Amino acid sequence: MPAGEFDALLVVSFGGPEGPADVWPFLRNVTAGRNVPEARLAVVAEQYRMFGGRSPLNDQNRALVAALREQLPDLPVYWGNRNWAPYLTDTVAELAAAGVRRVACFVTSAFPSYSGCRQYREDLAGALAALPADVPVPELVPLRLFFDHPGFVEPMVDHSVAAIAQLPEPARADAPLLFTAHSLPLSQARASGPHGHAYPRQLRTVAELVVAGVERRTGVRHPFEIVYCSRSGPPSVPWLDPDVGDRLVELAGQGAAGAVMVPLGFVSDHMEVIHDLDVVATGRARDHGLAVTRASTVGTDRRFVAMVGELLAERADPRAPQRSLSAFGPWPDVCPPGCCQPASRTRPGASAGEQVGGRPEPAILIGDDATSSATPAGDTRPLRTGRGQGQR
Ligand SMILES: CC1=C(CCC(=O)O)c2cc3nc(cc4[nH]c(cc5[nH]c(cc1n2)c(C)c5CCC(=O)O)c(CCC(=O)O)c4C)C(CCC(=O)O)=C3C
Ligand SMILES: [Fe+2]
Repeated sequence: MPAGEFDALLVVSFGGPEGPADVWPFLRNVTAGRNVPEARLAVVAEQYRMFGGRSPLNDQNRALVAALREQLPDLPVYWGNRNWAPYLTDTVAELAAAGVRRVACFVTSAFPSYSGCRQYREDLAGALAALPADVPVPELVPLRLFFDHPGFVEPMVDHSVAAIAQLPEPARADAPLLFTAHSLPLSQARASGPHGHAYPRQLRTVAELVVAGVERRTGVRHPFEIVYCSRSGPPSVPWLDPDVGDRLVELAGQGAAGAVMVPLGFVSDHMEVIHDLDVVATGRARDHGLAVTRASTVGTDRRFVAMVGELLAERADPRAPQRSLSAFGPWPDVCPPGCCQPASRTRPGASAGEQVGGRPEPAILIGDDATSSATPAGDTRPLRTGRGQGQR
């Protein structure tokens, strides 16, 4: 296998419960070691119960995997989650046992944050560290974040145009577009990206791209704003706001006739979308006489599926073009030092030369301090710092 090529693709996602008995164990997995009040978990458990205890997320990932297998017929496509079966540790063990050596990892999260980026890289590092000692350690190569890739932005333009068209005629032309994303504790939002604040800034930048795309299609430049959903954590901890529902109620109070929610921060219509937006926020808007529609997420749009193939090809071949629509430019392949590292999440254990299971923790995954854990003690050079690196 020539340097740079991949012999498998791994889809890395969040995971969701698939039946009532899964809900509590899933919630415990998600919030292990986190400051989420028990009362909040009970509310969320009840939300899952409303939907039969089953999140649509895993089926949506199965559909994505199926579409990727069609897109990339020569490449085995694996799938693993952080919080529910198939767990990343099991999938990585499976692909390692199958002799896979170099794996491109596609994380189903577009924007940088601890939860959406760095934590997945830590999960991958953990999965490698958990491999039995007699199994060859595969190289796991996360593909870059895709927030400003046309394969993500263009379907969101189409879906926004469609959602605007679903509003009653008189509400359409000046309807604000409310771009929604998962709220984060302010500490996480501040620490996102290499210089901080990347999460809210990139949401705004990509929202501008979508608004401009909608204008090209319809001739109307809609007002827009960034709003957040699915806040958790104790009330004493500040999170990104405004909340989408609060904002819809305010808009109604200001006499708006309609609004459109565009869930930019998610790539499939999972629980946070079909519950937090479609049930809660939509219900509150309607109670206040505001017409509201919601754009679909990218799901398995063919451009989004093709994008994964592009990200893989560009990572395998440093001469391949890297498409990106924003002034941020293509996100780096390897996260810069400190990227998405909130102070509260520093793992003192992941320092240079750390031994896990009797051998050096394999890495490349995070690109900075945790990466250096794979290098000999005292040598803090990242194993792989840029594009097109050779093999381990
Ligand atoms: C940035 C981000 C994404 C987007 C990036 C990505 O996709 O990764 C995301 C996705 C998701 N979040 C999900 C579900 C949950 N998230 C929770 C809790 C939290 N999320 C956070 C952030 C994010 N979450 C944070 C900072 C917390 C607080 C606890 C902590 O610091 O970690 C909780 C606990 C209960 C609650 O408090 O809500 C649940 C149940 C599901 C599955 C939906 C389904 O089942 O269909 C998905 C895709
Ligand atoms: Fe979440």
